[in-house]
Parts: sequence; structure tokens; C-alpha cells
Amino acid sequence: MRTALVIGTGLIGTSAAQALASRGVRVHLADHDPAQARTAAALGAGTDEAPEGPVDLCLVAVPPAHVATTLADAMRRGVARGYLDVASVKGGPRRELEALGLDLSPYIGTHPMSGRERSGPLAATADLFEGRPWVLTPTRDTDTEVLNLALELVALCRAVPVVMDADAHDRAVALVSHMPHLLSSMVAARLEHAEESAVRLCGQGIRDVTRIAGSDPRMWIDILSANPGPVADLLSAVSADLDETVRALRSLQSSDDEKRREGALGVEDVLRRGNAGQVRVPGKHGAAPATYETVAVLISDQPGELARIFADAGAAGVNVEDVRIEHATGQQAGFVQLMVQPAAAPKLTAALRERGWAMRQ
Ligand SMILES: NC(=O)C1=CN([C@@H]2O[C@H](COP(=O)(O)OP(=O)(O)OC[C@H]3O[C@@H](n4cnc5c(N)ncnc54)[C@H](O)[C@@H]3O)[C@@H](O)[C@H]2O)C=CC1
Ligand SMILES: O=C(O)C(=O)Cc1ccc(O)cc1
Repeated sequence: MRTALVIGTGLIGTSAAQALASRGVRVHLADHDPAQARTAAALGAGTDEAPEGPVDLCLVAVPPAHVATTLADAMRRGVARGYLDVASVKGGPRRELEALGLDLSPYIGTHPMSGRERSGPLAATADLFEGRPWVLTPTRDTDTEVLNLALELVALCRAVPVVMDADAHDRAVALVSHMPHLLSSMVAARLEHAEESAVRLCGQGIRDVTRIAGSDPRMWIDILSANPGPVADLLSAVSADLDETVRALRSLQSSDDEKRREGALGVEDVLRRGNAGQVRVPGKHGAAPATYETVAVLISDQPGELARIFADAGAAGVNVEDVRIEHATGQQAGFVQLMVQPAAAPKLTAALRERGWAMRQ
């Protein structure tokens, strides 16, 4: 692939454009808000000048409700040899395109399973998709040349291609993305009017559970509107679990020993089923869950501290597999938890200590 046009230069469009541009593809950037395309260009994602002739691949990265009209417009103008979108839902946009009566052989619906709770080009990073699944939903009618272009895009973004049927994809993401998103919002919503004295006790657990509740509601209304049935089915199963758990907790309040035993069994049941589900969540790069050792380093809230730690870990020859930041409430300091292979932990601890970092024992 030598040339590409990215329409919609927000988080996903700009991240993909940066990855392509960094690997030698000439990328053109377009957005209905020209300032977004200018910002993406300034971030090294390509040029905001229009291409002179058809490009190899047109990637549409606009909110789901605008995908079909944006694609239809681009296809009618003949801007590319192949057309992809990246929307978080796949069945609806395809049906909308079919209803518009277009030849869909040069189109594939795709979905990179990677993102963030922040929007816009300033949140983009060229490595956003590295090691993450990128779903492709070709059909019998898809042009082979376009499928090859899509696979090339996924490879250039260092993602892992996964081929699926569009409706099967929508049921799967209802389970692993859309239903969890709503639950995250519901947990976070309990904090809105909570006492400050309670909120200041927040630790890493609630940060993990509520991170995605910070996402743009306009985008999520679009996503959920295009997948309401599968999400409602899952939420109703969760609702049954909630009812059971409330009953169990009420039994635990009883003065009757037998009732309290029943209550404890009910609570244990949901916790154990949670354990069984949690171990199925793949680790980084879609591999089996890995057990890392955590090395915790004290940092002050100053610019460049994190970059220095990563540089020192790199100089010690240790690969940091994952990272978490634990802010100390009300202080200008916190701990960075570096997750590394267990065998590398003593080496990293020694190297960082030698370079003057304060380590948590
Ligand atoms: N946010 C995430 O974590 C993920 C999002 N997606 C999908 O990627 C797509 C883009 O999402 P984000 O990049 O997060 O959104 P974003 O809000 O960061 O960017 C969307 C961009 O599209 C532009 N836009 C809106 N309507 C347009 C139109 N009609 N023509 C041209 N440009 C238009 C906006 O100005 C904005 O720059 C969505 O379909 C979303 O479902 C897929 C995977 C992850
Ligand atoms: O922030 C995260 O961890 C996400 O999982 C973001 C995300 C949002 C929407 C998608 O369609 C895919 C991924």
C-alpha cells in the first residue's frame, strides 16, 4: 500500500494514520472539522491536502451513525481502490450501505479492538493497535484485492487480524465491550453525589472498574443504538445476578444462623463465578493470561519522571509488560507499578535502586 485517505481524524483515524505514515505510506487526512485534520497532520499523521487521484485505501473513522453516509459519499466519488470503516458495530452500517444500493465488493467492515476513553487526535498514538485483535468482516462478495489491502493495513498497524461475521462480531462485542461499558458507567454514577470523604478513599480497584466511564457519551449512544438487543439480553442476565446477590446480602443481615449460611453461599457463588470468568480474559497480545511480578517505584508528580523510569528500565535490559500509576491521595507523589516477567524483577529492582529510585519493599 502506497497511499491512503483517512476520513475522520479523531483518536482511531489519527492513530492508524500515524502508524501508516511511520511505515512509509503517504496518508491524506480529512475530517468534517478541518481543524481536526490540521491537528492530525501536525502530529505526523500525514497531510491534510486532498489526494490528486484515487488512493489505495480509504479508511473511514467517524462515529458509527455517520459511517454509511461517509462511505457512500467516498465510494460514489471513487476516491480509493478499497474502503474500510473501523466502527465499533458492524451489522448496522453494512445494512445501511446495502439499503443505499452500492456495490459493496470494495468494502470491508473492520473493528480494531483497541481504544481509549479519550477522543480526538491529541489522544492518538501510533502504537495503539500493537498486538491487539483487529476484526475484519469480509463477505463472499468481497474483492480479494481489498481483503489483501485490509490485511496489509492491520499488519502495518502491528495488530492481529481476526475474521468474523458482522452479526457474530456484534454479539461478541456486546459481551466484552458494550455491556461492561454500561456497568462501568453505573458504578461511576454512584460516585456523582457521594460524600467527598468517601471519594477520596478511591483506590486502584475502582479506577480499573470506572476508567471507561470517562468516554464521550455521544459516541456511546451511537454504539449502543446500533447494538441494543444483544446488550439488553446481557444486562438482563446481570440483573438476575444482582437480584440474587441482593437477596444473599439481605440473608447475611439476618439473626438466623441458617439464613446467614445461605447468604454466604450466595455471595460466594457470584465471587467464584467471577474468578472463573476473569481467568478467561486474555493477557496482552491476546495470549494466555500472564502472571507478572510488580516492581513499585516512588515518583514525584513532576514532568519526565515516568520517561526516566522507562529509560532506566530499558537501560537495565528489562521489558516492562504493563504499567499502573497509583496516586497517593492529596500528595504530589505516587507509585508507579512496573509489571515485568518474574525472573526480571530482582534485576530491575537492583538497577532502579542503583540509579537512585525509592522502591516500595
Ligand atoms: N474510541 C475507541 O476507543 C474506539 C472507537 N472505535 C470506532 O472508531 C470510530 C471513531 O472513533 P474515535 O476515533 O474514538 O472518535 P473521535 O471522536 O476521536 O473522532 C471522530 C472524528 O470523526 C469526525 N467526524 C464526525 N463526523 C464526520 C463526518 N460525517 N465526516 C468526516 N468526519 C467526521 C469528528 O470531527 C472527529 O474528528 C467510531 O466509529 C468508533 O466506534 C473503534 C475502536 C475503539
Ligand atoms: O478503553 C478501552 O480499554 C477500550 O476498550 C476502548 C474501546 C472502545 C470502543 C471499542 O470499540 C473498542 C475499544
